[in-house]
Amino acid sequence: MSITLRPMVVMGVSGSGKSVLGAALGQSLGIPFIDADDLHPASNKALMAAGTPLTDENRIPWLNVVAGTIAKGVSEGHPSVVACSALKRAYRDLLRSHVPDLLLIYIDGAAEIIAQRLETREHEFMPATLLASQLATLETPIADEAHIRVPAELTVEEAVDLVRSTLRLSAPARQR
Ligand SMILES: Nc1ncnc2c1ncn2[C@@H]1O[C@H](COP(=O)(O)OP(=O)(O)OP(=O)(O)O)[C@@H](O)[C@H]1O
Ligand SMILES: O=C(O)[C@H](O)[C@@H](O)[C@H](O)[C@H](O)CO
Repeated sequence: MSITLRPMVVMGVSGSGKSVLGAALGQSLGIPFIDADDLHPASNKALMAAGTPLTDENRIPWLNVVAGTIAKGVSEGHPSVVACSALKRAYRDLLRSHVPDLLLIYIDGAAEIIAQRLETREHEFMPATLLASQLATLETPIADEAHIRVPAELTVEEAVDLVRSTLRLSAPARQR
């Protein structure tokens, strides 16, 4: 029996673990993983690399590309899991206007954990100094937004299991 999955966006601030969890979920669920970082125009990447937070004006065209990419997959019968900050409610409303069935996977973590992660990683364009503005911009999803909250302190494997069990999917067999 094949199960139809909803398209998903793994959201949260920079360094919360969206790319890592998104890729792991894609693999576990057998659906494509897309990193919305790869869809930013060069101008947005240059702003972030220079330590300048993006504005709504910078983000809206990018979010439209992200939404279009998810919607195209859905229309072709391929729901995907997309790592995308989607920090504000208005940004998620924009995504849902293209993809009404969207399920959010929200990685929720204390600033200290995320700052620690940012210190130890390398990134193509995102400096750790932008964490403060990311946290200030974040509007956490509320009850009327279909979402699963994942505590950032979980291991990736625990986070995948949490999503799978919330979706009532049995745990995949793991190699020991
Ligand atoms: N569950 C986890 N436990 C421990 N470390 C993690 C976990 N998830 C991610 N990390 C590590 O934290 C760092 C940030 O992860 P990741 O790049 O996935 O975050 P991100 O939210 O996609 O960031 P950005 O939006 O800036 O690209 C990486 O070094 C990653 O290996
Ligand atoms: O909305 C934003 O400010 C951006 O999407 C950032 O969150 C980055 O793209 C990402 O975090 C870096 O990888």
